[in-house]
Amino acid sequence: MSLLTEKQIAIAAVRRACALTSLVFNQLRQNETLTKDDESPVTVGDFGSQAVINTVLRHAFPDDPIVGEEDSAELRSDSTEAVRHRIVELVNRILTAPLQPGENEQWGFGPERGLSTDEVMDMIDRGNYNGGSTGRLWTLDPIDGTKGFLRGGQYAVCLALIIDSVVHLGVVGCPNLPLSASNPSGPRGCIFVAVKDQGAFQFSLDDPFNPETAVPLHLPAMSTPENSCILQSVGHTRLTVNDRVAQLLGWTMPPISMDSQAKYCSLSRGEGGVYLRLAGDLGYREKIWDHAPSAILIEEAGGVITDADGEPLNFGLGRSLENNYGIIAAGKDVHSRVLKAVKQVRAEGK
Ligand SMILES: Nc1ncnc2c1ncn2[C@@H]1O[C@H](COP(=O)(O)OS(=O)(=O)O)[C@@H](OP(=O)(O)O)[C@H]1O
Ligand SMILES: [Mg+2]
Ligand SMILES: [Mg+2]
Ligand SMILES: [Mg+2]
Repeated sequence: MSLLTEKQIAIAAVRRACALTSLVFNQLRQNETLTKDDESPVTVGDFGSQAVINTVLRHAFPDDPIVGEEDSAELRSDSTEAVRHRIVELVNRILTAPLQPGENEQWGFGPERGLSTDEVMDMIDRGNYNGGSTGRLWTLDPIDGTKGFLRGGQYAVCLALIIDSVVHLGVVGCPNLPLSASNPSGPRGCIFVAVKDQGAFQFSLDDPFNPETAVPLHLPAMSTPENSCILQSVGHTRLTVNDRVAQLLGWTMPPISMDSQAKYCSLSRGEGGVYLRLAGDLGYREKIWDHAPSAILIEEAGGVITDADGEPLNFGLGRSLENNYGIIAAGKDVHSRVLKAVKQVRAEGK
């Protein structure tokens, strides 16, 4: 399956959504953040990004269902009128901006495509699909790492195409990630793209359709304890377990704490050593949009991604990873050593 059209459209959609989130961050006003039932934040950037991407997907692939993180229920009330209008303004500004190099007006961009408020709300709600094991579906995290986004740290716009429970395409935009890890204060804004059996690549977010700028990604097959460390979440992980795993592996480099799937992206280009996530809340089920877009990136970069038992992630059981607890992603050799250490730490009852 070449999936060339899907790849180009997903890249264009994610790039436009990143333009929206960057705009929002630069102009974030008071009262543009709501709190969801689980106490997590959601901003006009999350809703706007979801509306932009779903509009483009609707245009290109009208029959494809979408499992998106956000929905418009709270936005439709009287008390959120100002937020609602701001989202509509942002979405139309982004969708109607002139075509960018590499884009095609058939993809749902262009001056005539301004949407009404109801249409924008409906586009957000095209993400309400419950998932499943057969057929095509897209999964979307319009801003992953919303807390990171709010504090000016790392966040990512993440989109994946799943066919019959298997991830075939992943596109992750990281507006705040330096293009080169060796130059952390250098230019920022990367997009990571992986297609099944076609490899994984990083591009500049400014120039994602130029194959000459593509950097192929490879996870090192082997590593030494001196140059390995854990890439971990800022909030959602059991840090005592991670510390003990590092100790068992003889890793002395301090962990890298980073919000969002930018962790997976960093790993895919050889930074750190392992993405390790054992949720603090044992009842929590990971969401497919938090991992599917990057799972294929890790695999196509030559790495392995499993749960904490070493089992493959099953993306066909609905909106959550119902059968998987914990995530370990790393190069092949590192993965098997980390898995062994995680099993030992769990046996120790940590
Ligand atoms: N309890 C619990 N346990 C584990 N994970 C949870 C939990 N609650 C939420 N989430 C999801 O974590 C996503 C953010 O992951 P990060 O690795 O960026 O975490 S953190 O921001 O560094 O804390 C975050 O994604 P976004 O909401 O898209 O930011 C959530 O989907
Ligand atoms: Mg969220
Ligand atoms: Mg997320
Ligand atoms: Mg999110």
